[in-house]
Amino acid sequence: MSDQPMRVAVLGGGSFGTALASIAADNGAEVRQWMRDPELAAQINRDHRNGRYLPDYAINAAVVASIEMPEVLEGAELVLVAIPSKAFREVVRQARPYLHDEQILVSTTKGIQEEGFKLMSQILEEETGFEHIGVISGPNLAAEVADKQLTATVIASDDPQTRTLVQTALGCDYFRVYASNDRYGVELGGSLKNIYAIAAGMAAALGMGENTRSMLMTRALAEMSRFAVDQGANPMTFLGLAGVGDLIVTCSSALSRNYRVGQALGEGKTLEQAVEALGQVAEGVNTVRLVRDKAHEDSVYMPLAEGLYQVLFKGVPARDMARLLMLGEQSSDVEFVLPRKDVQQDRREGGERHG
Ligand SMILES: NC(=O)C1=CN([C@@H]2O[C@H](COP(=O)(O)OP(=O)(O)OC[C@H]3O[C@@H](n4cnc5c(N)ncnc54)[C@H](O)[C@@H]3O)[C@@H](O)[C@H]2O)C=CC1
Ligand SMILES: O=C(CO)COP(=O)(O)O
Repeated sequence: MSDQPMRVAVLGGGSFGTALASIAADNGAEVRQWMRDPELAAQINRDHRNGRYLPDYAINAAVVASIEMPEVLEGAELVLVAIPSKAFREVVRQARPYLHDEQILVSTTKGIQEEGFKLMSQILEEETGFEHIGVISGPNLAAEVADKQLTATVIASDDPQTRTLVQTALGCDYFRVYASNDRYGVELGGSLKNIYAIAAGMAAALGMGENTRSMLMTRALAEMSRFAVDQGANPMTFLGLAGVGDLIVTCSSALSRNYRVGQALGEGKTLEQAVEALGQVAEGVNTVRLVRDKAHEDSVYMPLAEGLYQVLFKGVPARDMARLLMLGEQSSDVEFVLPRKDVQQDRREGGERHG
């Protein structure tokens, strides 16, 4: 192994990109972080703070911020892309002339592209054709990571070199990096859970209790798994940090932006007001629409995604929707044990006996 420090590039000046840049620097890497705002870059270099996205936390002073893509990418062995899904492809295209195929490219973004229902690592693949591609996902609220709260994440890639390099670059005494070879499942889990975080925030604002939150999270997992199976993904991956782990944290914490959008909606704000008040990206808003449409297209039963879609985009009051969902067709708890269609059949036969 070379005794030169590893070179890491982070694309994105938001909260998660900043938190990851700081970890890599804590681990001794030479870290450059690209962002489009020159004032923010100057502030990070001068004060070692990201006043816009993570004002309360010190960033490792070795992180060098820049608005110059070539300077940031030069010599980087690992490139972390922490850009919201809407701008992800555009930024990868901007970076493309300065990337080369020995580099390891990793998305940290939990969102879906509307055209073709693409996940972000698929965009990395399409735009570069490289083989060292991965995804980081898990219960990783950026502010807690920046505060060095003990945290675990997953690096998912079918390429062992990618998994090992990311574990080396980011694993430390406050950030533990587990490996997965199911890139699609890990990435899908991270994107889907944002939907249910909005619902959980809404339920909390409406004064619903812990039983409700627990029901919501567990039924969310059932719904996510149903969707995963339909998409050809492995639902077992959702038992890990990037599935149930991330679902728990984002459905429980007002540090989650998706949860906060839900809270604002539950307090009676419109979607526009809720998103504007947040001032940051809540990927779940767009994901609800995309997943609901995909579920319709593929005939996947996703009552929570459908209900949330009706509340967000069709003006159905959240409390009315909750009541409607409670009165929906009686169903199976764990569908891998008792299939839903068997319960429907039992009920039809029971109905005939009692009818
Ligand atoms: N914040 C968190 O706790 C976590 C976020 N993530 C994911 O990471 C992704 C990035 O999130 P954050 O860093 O939190 O975002 P953020 O909302 O804090 O900041 C987004 C960053 O992207 C930049 N950006 C937006 N459009 C751009 C464009 N066209 N060109 C260049 N830069 C652009 C913004 O200027 C900003 O620096 C999201 O998809 C999110 O799901 C993942 C885990 C934790
Ligand atoms: O994904 C996250 C934590 O794991 C962050 O969630 P938000 O995007 O809702 O803030």
